[in-house]
Amino acid sequence: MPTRTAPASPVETTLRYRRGDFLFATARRALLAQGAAAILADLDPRRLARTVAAELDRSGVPLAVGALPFDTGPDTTVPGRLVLPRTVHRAQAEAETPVLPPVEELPAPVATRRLPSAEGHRANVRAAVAALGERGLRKAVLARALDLEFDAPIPVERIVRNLACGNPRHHTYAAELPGGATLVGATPELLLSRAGDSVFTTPHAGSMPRAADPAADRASGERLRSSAKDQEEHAVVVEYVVEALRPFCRKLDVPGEPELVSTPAIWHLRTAITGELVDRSVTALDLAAALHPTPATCGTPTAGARALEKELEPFDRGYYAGTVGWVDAAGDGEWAVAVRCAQVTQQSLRLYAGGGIVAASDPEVEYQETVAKFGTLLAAMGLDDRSA
Ligand SMILES: C=C(O[C@@H]1C=C(C(=O)O)C=C[C@H]1O)C(=O)O
Repeated sequence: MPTRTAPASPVETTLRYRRGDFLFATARRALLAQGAAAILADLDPRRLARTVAAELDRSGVPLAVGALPFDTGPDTTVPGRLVLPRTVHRAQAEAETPVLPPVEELPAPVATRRLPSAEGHRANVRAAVAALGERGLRKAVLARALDLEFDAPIPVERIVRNLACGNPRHHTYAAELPGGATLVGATPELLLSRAGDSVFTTPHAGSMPRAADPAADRASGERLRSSAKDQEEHAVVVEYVVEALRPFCRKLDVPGEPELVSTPAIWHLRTAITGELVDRSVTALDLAAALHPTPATCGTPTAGARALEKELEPFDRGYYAGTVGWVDAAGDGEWAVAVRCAQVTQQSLRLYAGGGIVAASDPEVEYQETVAKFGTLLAAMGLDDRSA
């Protein structure tokens, strides 16, 4: 099967997305995969990575695309799912191509439900702060869900287009999930990429909502940069990522301080880490399976933080806070952290948003952070944050 380097631009490639396809796109680079020559699913992501590498080798299909769920622990019931597609379109642009305006005709939900309620989330934050000390955890990540019901089929293509229009520098993604749901989102965070022996990762942790007023917005970013609580929340993630990558890399370049970055909805602290791979037989998916879940979405230590989240969150995370991306036959690939997303079924959709909890976390501030994070998806659906 040929990989077509289509003459289309990344934006045009993104616009070709139809429900059922796989999309992984910024305004500069897009990958659209259609059809399925094979679907590989496994509860164990490391074994799945080996199966995928063997299938790519055997079949001559150039790459595989898909998603790993949040919970890849020993008791998980949610499999990683990779597809060897029938057709792949890839597009690149030297400069950001002009971004199309978003589409405006989107249906309004007929019912909305928060899981848990706003007060329930604040109570969860208080419970998590207490549990951190009692259980010897440095950080947990607490999420909440927002269920929206519609009285007609959800136009996933329009939501994806709006996500791409609104977040041109970040990865807009769409992936089919077992059981027929679709995962859609736009994330700033790269779990990791591998190109030859270069490894790159951009852990994000530490967040502050954007503000409409420019001066208030800058002040919000500066508050984040100088917040000891957020610097600690971020440092925990960087330490973990460095330890997880060290066995695979002969050189790691880790900036001493995080940088302040933003999405249209939120400010973040981010550290861009580069490494040089020792063994090129270790694929991007092997590395993703080894890194995931980082403390950015799970907390640390991993097993204790995950257990606490399962106790407190009244829903299964599914593929939210998992990872989505592609790996090719040479082992190169890109895997993004599946946040700022929703799982879409025919007429209902579940959005997710969470945030890191450390000893100094404040329940109201944490709640507001999740409101801001829901903003990415809500904006793409033409809804304002009052629904959140
Ligand atoms: C968990 C989410 O985001 C993660 C948590 C962050 C934080 O706690 O500051 C920042 C970026 C993401 O790694 C989410 O968006 O739902």
